[in-house]
Order: sequence, then structure tokens, then C-alpha cells
Amino acid sequence: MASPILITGASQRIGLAFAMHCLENNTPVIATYRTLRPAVETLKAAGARCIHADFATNEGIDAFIDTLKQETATLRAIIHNASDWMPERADSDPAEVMASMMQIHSMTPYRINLACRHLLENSGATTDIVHMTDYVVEKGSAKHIAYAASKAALDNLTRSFSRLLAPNVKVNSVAPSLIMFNEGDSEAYREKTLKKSLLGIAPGEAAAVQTLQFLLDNRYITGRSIGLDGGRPLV
Ligand SMILES: NC(=O)C1=CN([C@@H]2O[C@H](COP(=O)(O)OP(=O)(O)OC[C@H]3O[C@@H](n4cnc5c(N)ncnc54)[C@H](OP(=O)(O)O)[C@@H]3O)[C@@H](O)[C@H]2O)C=CC1
Ligand SMILES: Nc1nc2c(c(=O)[nH]1)N=C([C@H](O)[C@@H](O)CO)CN2
Repeated sequence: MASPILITGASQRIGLAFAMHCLENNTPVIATYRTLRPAVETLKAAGARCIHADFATNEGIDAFIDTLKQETATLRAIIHNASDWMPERADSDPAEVMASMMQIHSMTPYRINLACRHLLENSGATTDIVHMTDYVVEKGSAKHIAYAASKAALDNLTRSFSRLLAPNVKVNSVAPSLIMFNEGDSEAYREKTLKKSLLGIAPGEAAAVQTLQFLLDNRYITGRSIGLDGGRPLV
């Protein structure tokens, strides 16, 4: 039995799309979800092992790690996809925003990578960790300050873990800009956001799926960040 790929935050959107892609290609999947959505049943029906996990606390992270170790002795890859795109709001407590962003985007991948490195190293083949970061790592964000800082921390973890885990484990980032909108995004927001990149499109989950698969298939990339941004830095 092939070693499974762990995908965090796989109950919707990009995480769900990559999980289904892996299952359709006969790669076993362990998917985490926080909210029980119909897609979790779809994943289970397609053969995924689904584990409930809320990474908002270290106890939640460690409980997940314990469950994961009971589920499998090896992993083909870990895709750190779980994320919360939290803006600063007038009524939000900056300390809470920063703590929450660092918890999901930095503490969670850090604790899981350290606790589960042996699952990757024991799989007997070259394995992968991929951190889903964000284009804003390069430029910052005036409206998602703590979010951008936490993704920058995650980007740095990519280089640290690539040094720690070479040569058996490759560690890379995918740094997307607009991939897909959220329900409720206004037409004005959509029009404005599409103009922020050279290519002017919201490519959808498939673009992220292709990039993740490319990194898993490539034997000679580690410690790098792949910009999936439609040329946004050049606008
Ligand atoms: N979509 C885009 O255009 C862009 C995406 N990215 C990055 O790509 C990745 C995927 O994006 P997208 O699919 O839109 O992501 P989502 O915003 O859909 O978030 C993915 C999942 O993260 C889970 N999650 C959030 N907080 C927690 C938590 N505390 N514990 C456990 N799970 C949690 C949610 O689980 P649940 O729903 O089960 O509660 C959610 O389904 C993310 O890392 C994102 O930052 C970067 C730039 C652009
Ligand atoms: N967890 C998430 N992170 C991000 C999302 C999202 O929906 N969930 N969306 C974006 C935007 O698409 C942004 O890239 C548009 O400029 C960023 N991060």
C-alpha cells in the first residue's frame, strides 16, 4: 500500500480539489477538516481517511498528531493548506489576530513537521512537505497585516525544514495570489482584484493542483517558493 498524502484543511476549495485529484490517481489521502461539510462524506466515499482537527490550540494540534500516528506509519507528503484569511478590523484585538494567524500558519506546520518527520523519512522514498503561503509574503498587505506576517513565517519555515530534512524530504512553498474568489465577494471587488495581475484571471483550484503535483513529481527542487500569481509582481 502506497504511503498516504496528508492534506490539512481539505473540506473545501483548494485542499478538497487536491485531495480528490490524489484519490482519482490512486494515491491514498488523509484529509483534515474542522467543519463537517458534505464534502467530507464525498472524500470518505472516495477512500480518504478524514480526521477532525482544529489547530487553533496546541492541544488541538497535538491531538491530531496522536490520531495521525495511529492512522499511518508512513507519509508520502504533507500539504499544509489549512488557513484563515483574517483581516484587521476596527473592533478586532490585534494581539488575538496575530496569535491566531501565527497559530494556524506557523505553529501548526512547525509542530506537525517536527512531530511527523519520521513518517516521511520512513516511507522509503523521496517525500515532500509543501507549505501554502501567499504572494503577500513578498509585498506585505495593508489589510491583512498579521496574515501576511504569518505566511512570511511559513515561507521561512520552508527553508529551515528543507535544510533540516534533506536529502530524503523536499520542502517547498506555493505562493498563490488570486486563485479563486469567496462566496459573497462583490462584483466590484472581483473586477478590482482581477486587474491586479498581468493575466487577469482567477484560475480556480486546478492551477494549485497542477503546481502541487509538479512539486511532488520534481526530484530536484527544495527550499524554494513557486509563485502562482498570474504575473502580479510585474503589474
Ligand atoms: N484562494 C485563494 O485565492 C488563495 C489561497 N491561498 C492559500 O492557499 C491555501 C488554500 O486556499 P483556500 O482553499 O482558499 O483556503 P480556505 O480559506 O478555504 O481554507 C482552507 C481550510 O482551512 C481550514 N482551517 C482554517 N482554520 C483552521 C483551524 N484553526 N484548524 C483547522 N483547519 C482550519 C478551514 O477548515 P473548515 O472549512 O473545515 O473549517 C478551511 O476549509 C490557503 O493556505 C490560502 O492561504 C493564498 C492566496 C490566494
Ligand atoms: N485561507 C485563505 N487565504 C487566502 C484566500 C482565501 O480565500 N483563503 N484568498 C486570498 C485572495 O484570493 C487574495 O489572494 C486576492 O488578492 C488570499 N489568501
